[in-house]
Amino acid sequence: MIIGLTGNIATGKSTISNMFQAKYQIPVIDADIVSREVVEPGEQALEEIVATFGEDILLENGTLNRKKLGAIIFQDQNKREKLNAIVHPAVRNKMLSKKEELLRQGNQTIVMDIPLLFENNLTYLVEKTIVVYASEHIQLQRLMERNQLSEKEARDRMNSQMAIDEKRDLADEVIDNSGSMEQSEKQLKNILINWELIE
Ligand SMILES: CC(C)(COP(=O)(O)OP(=O)(O)OC[C@H]1O[C@@H](n2cnc3c(N)ncnc32)[C@H](O)[C@@H]1O)[C@@H](O)C(=O)NCCC(=O)NCCS
Ligand SMILES: Nc1ncnc2c1ncn2[C@@H]1O[C@H](COP(=O)(O)OP(=O)(O)OP(=O)(O)O)[C@@H](O)[C@H]1O
Repeated sequence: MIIGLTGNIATGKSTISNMFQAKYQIPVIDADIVSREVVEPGEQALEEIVATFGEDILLENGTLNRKKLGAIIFQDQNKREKLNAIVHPAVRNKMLSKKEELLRQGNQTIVMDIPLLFENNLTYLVEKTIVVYASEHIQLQRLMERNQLSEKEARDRMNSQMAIDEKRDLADEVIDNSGSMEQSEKQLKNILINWELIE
Protein backbone atom coordinates (compact mmCIF):
# COMPACT_ATOMS: atom_id res chain seq x y z
CA MET A 1 0.00 0.00 0.00
CA ILE A 2 1.23 3.50 -0.86
CA ILE A 3 0.19 5.93 1.88
CA GLY A 4 0.08 9.70 1.33
CA LEU A 5 0.96 11.54 4.53
CA THR A 6 0.05 15.20 4.53
CA GLY A 7 -1.06 18.08 6.71
CA ASN A 8 -0.03 21.70 6.96
CA ILE A 9 3.21 23.36 7.86
CA ALA A 10 4.19 22.36 11.42
CA THR A 11 1.13 20.19 12.09
CA GLY A 12 3.49 17.26 12.73
CA LYS A 13 4.10 15.34 9.49
CA SER A 14 7.77 14.70 10.30
CA THR A 15 6.83 13.58 13.80
CA ILE A 16 4.41 10.97 12.41
CA SER A 17 6.78 10.05 9.61
CA ASN A 18 9.46 9.26 12.22
CA MET A 19 6.99 6.94 13.95
CA PHE A 20 6.35 5.09 10.68
CA GLN A 21 10.07 4.52 10.26
CA ALA A 22 11.20 3.89 13.83
CA LYS A 23 8.24 1.91 15.14
CA TYR A 24 7.03 0.05 12.06
CA GLN A 25 10.10 0.05 9.77
CA ILE A 26 7.92 1.46 7.00
CA PRO A 27 10.04 3.58 4.63
CA VAL A 28 9.10 7.21 4.02
CA ILE A 29 9.83 9.33 0.97
CA ASP A 30 9.87 12.92 2.21
CA ALA A 31 9.03 15.63 -0.35
CA ASP A 32 10.81 18.28 1.74
CA ILE A 33 14.05 16.28 1.64
CA VAL A 34 13.70 15.61 -2.09
CA SER A 35 12.99 19.29 -2.71
CA ARG A 36 16.38 20.06 -1.13
CA GLU A 37 18.17 17.46 -3.23
CA VAL A 38 16.84 18.79 -6.54
CA VAL A 39 18.22 22.31 -5.87
CA GLU A 40 21.76 21.26 -4.96
CA PRO A 41 24.58 22.95 -6.92
CA GLY A 42 24.83 21.47 -10.42
CA GLU A 43 21.11 20.62 -10.62
CA GLN A 44 19.09 22.15 -13.43
CA ALA A 45 16.39 23.41 -11.06
CA LEU A 46 18.96 25.56 -9.26
CA GLU A 47 20.05 27.12 -12.56
CA GLU A 48 16.42 27.94 -13.34
CA ILE A 49 15.95 29.48 -9.89
CA VAL A 50 18.98 31.72 -10.46
CA ALA A 51 17.68 32.67 -13.93
CA THR A 52 14.32 33.65 -12.38
CA PHE A 53 15.29 35.16 -9.01
CA GLY A 54 18.82 36.44 -9.79
CA GLU A 55 22.35 35.55 -8.62
CA ASP A 56 21.59 37.16 -5.25
CA ILE A 57 19.49 34.13 -4.33
CA LEU A 58 22.70 32.11 -3.84
CA LEU A 59 24.94 32.09 -0.78
CA GLU A 60 28.67 32.72 -1.25
CA ASN A 61 29.38 28.99 -1.46
CA GLY A 62 26.97 28.62 -4.40
CA THR A 63 24.15 26.91 -2.50
CA LEU A 64 20.58 28.20 -2.40
CA ASN A 65 19.85 30.89 0.19
CA ARG A 66 16.68 29.20 1.49
CA LYS A 67 15.93 31.86 4.08
CA LYS A 68 16.00 34.59 1.46
CA LEU A 69 13.94 32.63 -1.07
CA GLY A 70 11.42 31.74 1.64
CA ALA A 71 11.08 35.42 2.61
CA ILE A 72 10.27 36.21 -1.04
CA ILE A 73 7.90 33.40 -2.00
CA PHE A 74 5.79 33.02 1.13
CA GLN A 75 4.48 36.57 0.77
CA ASP A 76 4.06 36.66 -3.00
CA GLN A 77 1.80 34.15 -4.70
CA ASN A 78 3.04 34.98 -8.18
CA LYS A 79 6.67 34.33 -7.25
CA ARG A 80 5.67 31.21 -5.32
CA GLU A 81 3.98 29.83 -8.43
CA LYS A 82 7.14 30.53 -10.44
CA LEU A 83 9.25 28.61 -7.93
CA ASN A 84 6.74 25.76 -7.80
CA ALA A 85 6.78 25.45 -11.59
CA ILE A 86 10.57 25.00 -11.47
CA VAL A 87 10.87 22.72 -8.45
CA HIS A 88 7.75 20.55 -8.38
CA PRO A 89 8.25 18.55 -11.60
CA ALA A 90 11.78 17.63 -10.48
CA VAL A 91 10.51 16.66 -7.01
CA ARG A 92 7.72 14.52 -8.47
CA ASN A 93 10.08 12.64 -10.81
CA LYS A 94 12.61 11.98 -8.10
CA MET A 95 9.94 10.79 -5.65
CA LEU A 96 8.59 8.40 -8.26
CA SER A 97 12.00 6.88 -8.90
CA LYS A 98 12.59 6.52 -5.16
CA LYS A 99 9.24 4.74 -4.88
CA GLU A 100 10.14 2.36 -7.73
CA GLU A 101 13.45 1.59 -6.03
CA LEU A 102 11.73 0.82 -2.70
CA LEU A 103 9.21 -1.43 -4.47
CA ARG A 104 12.09 -3.24 -6.25
CA GLN A 105 13.70 -3.83 -2.87
CA GLY A 106 10.53 -5.66 -1.81
CA ASN A 107 8.84 -3.05 0.39
CA GLN A 108 5.08 -3.60 0.42
CA THR A 109 4.12 -0.46 2.28
CA ILE A 110 5.60 2.93 1.51
CA VAL A 111 4.73 6.36 2.90
CA MET A 112 4.98 9.46 0.73
CA ASP A 113 5.17 12.55 2.94
CA ILE A 114 3.89 15.35 0.69
CA PRO A 115 2.88 18.68 2.28
CA LEU A 116 1.15 19.86 -0.90
CA LEU A 117 -0.59 16.55 -1.75
CA PHE A 118 -4.06 18.09 -2.08
CA GLU A 119 -3.01 21.54 -3.37
CA ASN A 120 -1.18 19.91 -6.29
CA ASN A 121 -3.76 17.18 -6.97
CA LEU A 122 -1.24 14.42 -6.30
CA THR A 123 -3.62 11.93 -4.68
CA TYR A 124 -3.36 9.74 -7.79
CA LEU A 125 0.16 8.86 -6.55
CA VAL A 126 -1.17 7.17 -3.40
CA GLU A 127 -3.86 4.70 -2.36
CA LYS A 128 -4.78 6.08 1.07
CA THR A 129 -4.31 9.46 2.70
CA ILE A 130 -3.60 10.48 6.29
CA VAL A 131 -3.87 14.13 7.33
CA VAL A 132 -1.88 15.16 10.38
CA TYR A 133 -4.07 17.77 12.03
CA ALA A 134 -3.38 20.47 14.60
CA SER A 135 -5.61 23.50 15.16
CA GLU A 136 -4.42 26.68 13.47
CA HIS A 137 -3.62 28.13 16.87
CA ILE A 138 -1.31 25.24 17.81
CA GLN A 139 0.17 25.22 14.32
CA LEU A 140 1.05 28.91 14.65
CA GLN A 141 2.64 28.45 18.08
CA ARG A 142 4.73 25.44 17.00
CA LEU A 143 5.81 27.10 13.76
CA MET A 144 6.88 30.37 15.41
CA GLU A 145 8.82 28.45 18.02
CA ARG A 146 10.49 25.87 15.76
CA ASN A 147 11.53 28.31 13.03
CA GLN A 148 11.95 31.39 15.20
CA LEU A 149 9.47 33.32 13.05
CA SER A 150 7.41 36.42 13.78
CA GLU A 151 3.63 35.95 13.79
CA LYS A 152 3.41 37.65 10.37
CA GLU A 153 6.08 35.36 8.85
CA ALA A 154 4.40 32.28 10.29
CA ARG A 155 0.95 33.36 9.07
CA ASP A 156 2.32 34.04 5.57
CA ARG A 157 3.59 30.46 5.44
CA MET A 158 0.33 29.03 6.75
CA ASN A 159 -1.69 31.11 4.26
CA SER A 160 0.29 29.69 1.34
CA GLN A 161 -1.40 26.32 1.90
CA MET A 162 -4.98 25.02 1.80
CA ALA A 163 -6.71 25.44 5.19
CA ILE A 164 -6.14 22.46 7.47
CA ASP A 165 -9.88 22.06 8.10
CA GLU A 166 -10.41 21.59 4.39
CA LYS A 167 -7.65 18.98 4.23
CA ARG A 168 -9.17 17.13 7.15
CA ASP A 169 -12.37 16.70 5.14
CA LEU A 170 -10.46 15.26 2.17
CA ALA A 171 -8.50 12.67 4.15
CA ASP A 172 -9.18 8.94 4.47
CA GLU A 173 -7.87 9.13 8.03
CA VAL A 174 -6.92 11.97 10.38
CA ILE A 175 -4.35 11.98 13.18
CA ASP A 176 -5.14 14.80 15.59
CA ASN A 177 -1.67 15.84 16.73
CA SER A 178 -2.93 18.64 19.00
CA GLY A 179 -2.28 16.50 22.05
CA SER A 180 0.71 14.48 23.22
CA MET A 181 2.97 12.39 20.98
CA GLU A 182 1.70 9.28 22.79
CA GLN A 183 -1.88 10.14 21.82
CA SER A 184 -0.81 10.55 18.20
CA GLU A 185 1.09 7.29 18.28
CA LYS A 186 -2.06 5.48 19.44
CA GLN A 187 -4.07 6.99 16.60
CA LEU A 188 -1.47 5.90 14.06
CA LYS A 189 -1.50 2.37 15.46
CA ASN A 190 -5.30 2.19 15.17
CA ILE A 191 -5.19 3.32 11.55
CA LEU A 192 -2.58 0.68 10.68
CA ILE A 193 -4.68 -1.98 12.41
CA ASN A 194 -7.80 -0.85 10.51
CA TRP A 195 -5.91 -1.06 7.24
CA GLU A 196 -4.64 -4.52 8.26
CA LEU A 197 -1.03 -3.44 7.91
CA ILE A 198 -0.24 -4.54 11.46
CA GLU A 199 -2.00 -6.82 13.94
C1 LIG B 1 11.13 28.34 -0.23
C2 LIG B 1 12.10 27.35 0.35
C3 LIG B 1 13.48 27.51 -0.25
C4 LIG B 1 12.19 27.65 1.90
O1 LIG B 1 13.02 26.71 2.49
P1 LIG B 1 12.92 26.35 4.05
O2 LIG B 1 14.15 25.52 4.33
O3 LIG B 1 12.72 27.60 4.84
O4 LIG B 1 11.60 25.49 4.25
P2 LIG B 1 11.34 23.93 3.92
O5 LIG B 1 11.74 23.61 2.53
O6 LIG B 1 11.89 23.08 5.01
O7 LIG B 1 9.74 23.87 3.91
C5 LIG B 1 9.01 23.91 5.13
C6 LIG B 1 7.55 23.79 4.86
O8 LIG B 1 7.09 24.93 4.13
C7 LIG B 1 5.99 24.55 3.34
N1 LIG B 1 6.27 24.93 1.92
C8 LIG B 1 7.45 24.87 1.28
N2 LIG B 1 7.33 25.29 0.00
C9 LIG B 1 6.03 25.63 -0.14
C10 LIG B 1 5.29 26.12 -1.24
N3 LIG B 1 5.86 26.35 -2.43
N4 LIG B 1 3.97 26.37 -1.05
C11 LIG B 1 3.38 26.13 0.15
N5 LIG B 1 4.04 25.66 1.22
C12 LIG B 1 5.34 25.39 1.08
C13 LIG B 1 5.83 23.04 3.49
O9 LIG B 1 4.86 22.76 4.46
C14 LIG B 1 7.16 22.59 4.03
O10 LIG B 1 7.05 21.43 4.81
C15 LIG B 1 11.62 25.88 0.16
O11 LIG B 1 10.51 25.63 0.96
C16 LIG B 1 11.28 25.51 -1.29
O12 LIG B 1 12.17 25.31 -2.09
N6 LIG B 1 9.96 25.41 -1.61
C17 LIG B 1 9.52 25.02 -2.92
C18 LIG B 1 9.40 23.53 -3.00
C19 LIG B 1 8.18 23.02 -2.28
O13 LIG B 1 7.04 23.29 -2.67
N7 LIG B 1 8.38 22.26 -1.21
C20 LIG B 1 7.32 21.71 -0.43
C21 LIG B 1 6.92 20.35 -0.78
S1 LIG B 1 7.42 19.70 -2.33
N1 LIG C 1 2.29 16.21 19.72
C1 LIG C 1 3.20 17.19 19.82
N2 LIG C 1 3.35 17.88 20.96
C2 LIG C 1 4.25 18.90 21.08
N3 LIG C 1 5.04 19.32 20.07
C3 LIG C 1 4.93 18.68 18.90
C4 LIG C 1 4.02 17.59 18.70
N4 LIG C 1 4.15 17.15 17.43
C5 LIG C 1 5.09 17.94 16.85
N5 LIG C 1 5.58 18.85 17.72
C6 LIG C 1 6.59 19.90 17.44
O1 LIG C 1 5.98 20.82 16.54
C7 LIG C 1 6.90 21.22 15.53
C8 LIG C 1 6.36 20.82 14.15
O2 LIG C 1 6.34 19.41 14.01
P1 LIG C 1 6.94 18.72 12.68
O3 LIG C 1 8.29 19.24 12.40
O4 LIG C 1 6.75 17.25 12.85
O5 LIG C 1 5.88 19.30 11.62
P2 LIG C 1 5.84 19.15 10.06
O6 LIG C 1 4.40 19.06 9.71
O7 LIG C 1 6.72 18.05 9.60
O8 LIG C 1 6.43 20.55 9.58
P3 LIG C 1 6.84 21.05 8.08
O9 LIG C 1 5.59 21.26 7.33
O10 LIG C 1 7.55 22.33 8.30
O11 LIG C 1 7.72 19.99 7.52
C9 LIG C 1 8.23 20.54 15.86
O12 LIG C 1 9.02 21.46 16.56
C10 LIG C 1 7.81 19.36 16.72
O13 LIG C 1 8.83 18.98 17.61
